[in-house]
Amino acid sequence: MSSQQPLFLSDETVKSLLKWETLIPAVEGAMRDLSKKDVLQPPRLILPIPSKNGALLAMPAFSKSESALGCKIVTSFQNNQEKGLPSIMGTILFMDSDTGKLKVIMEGTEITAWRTAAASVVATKHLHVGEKKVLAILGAGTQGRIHALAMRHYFNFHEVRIWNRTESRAKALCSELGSWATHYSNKERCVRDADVIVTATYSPTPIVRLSWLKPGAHINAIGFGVKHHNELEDEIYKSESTVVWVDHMEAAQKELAELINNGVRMRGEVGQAMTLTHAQTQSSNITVFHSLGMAVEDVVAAKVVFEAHKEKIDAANNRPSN
Ligand SMILES: NC(=O)c1ccc[n+]([C@@H]2O[C@H](COP(=O)([O-])OP(=O)(O)OC[C@H]3O[C@@H](n4cnc5c(N)ncnc54)[C@H](O)[C@@H]3O)[C@@H](O)[C@H]2O)c1
Ligand SMILES: O=C(O)[C@@H]1CCCCN1
Repeated sequence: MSSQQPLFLSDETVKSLLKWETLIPAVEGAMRDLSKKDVLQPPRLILPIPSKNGALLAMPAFSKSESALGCKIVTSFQNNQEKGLPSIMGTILFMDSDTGKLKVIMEGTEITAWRTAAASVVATKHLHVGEKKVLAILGAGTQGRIHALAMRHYFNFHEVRIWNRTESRAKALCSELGSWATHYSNKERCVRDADVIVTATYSPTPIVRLSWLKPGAHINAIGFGVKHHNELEDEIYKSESTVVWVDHMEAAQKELAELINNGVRMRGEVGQAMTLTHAQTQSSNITVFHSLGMAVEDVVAAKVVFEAHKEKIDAANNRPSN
């Protein structure tokens, strides 16, 4: 019997190994494979904890093409900021896909942040047609910040506008991002004329209105508070010129049931959009990517990190990695 202990990788180590160059293609591949039915991923288990304004989610997945098997346990506690902790904290168990033996226990807080932004980059690449000059981000928390970094890495936006409920946080993020970024105290001014918009808040009420959106705008809607669709006003979903895409239809049918029961049609998965031409995906004016977050994104990201770790160890030991 093998006595080898599982490896533990802290968030600090994971962060040092995450690179957009490897992560974005891995997440793109995972989204494509999911839509090709090459991924096993049941809808996640969500345990709401209303008395704590929190939730715990169990998210397993297996990617056939990557031979990657794992499960993320992640919590979302909205009041953590006042306690000096991230709102979203995760742990990923990464297994040998031939035997099920646990190989790595990885803190998954950084991976959750990075892979969510990577998925928005992939969605923006495949769903948004036209110039990408102005990026507007509503929410200057972990997700707002990492989305700015991911979008800056991948696209060539001329400017990023940041709005946050507490203005000082928007200002602080803009200082970090440099002259590329401007903080806005008014949501409407932030969003008007933006080509691409990211909503990344816990707002329980709409923060974006249809009348603010320019034709052809694309929204990456990230927020998950009490439910997954609070940030955009109903008129955006109801408008004939809006097309809504998701990461996982099966999960959407469960997590976005209220929207679907109200007659909002989900056009399909981003992975399906990858096989269409831009003209076919954007048969309307406005596209929305409703990001639920997928276990397979975590599992392929964990594989990327594990491989980078092995390479680093092998290089330190002066051995070729295999
Ligand atoms: N789709 C996904 O895969 C995915 C992954 C991670 C996080 N999320 C969601 O993204 C959102 C942001 O997560 P985070 O890690 O950046 O959290 P965070 O705590 O770091 O930031 C939360 C942000 O929400 C804002 N906010 C809170 N309450 C608000 C309100 N009532 N009105 C307006 N703004 C409000 C805060 O000012 C802050 O900017 C959350 O809803 C989270 O559940 C989604
Ligand atoms: O996919 C995720 O990891 C996150 C966890 C928190 C709620 C939103 N989705």
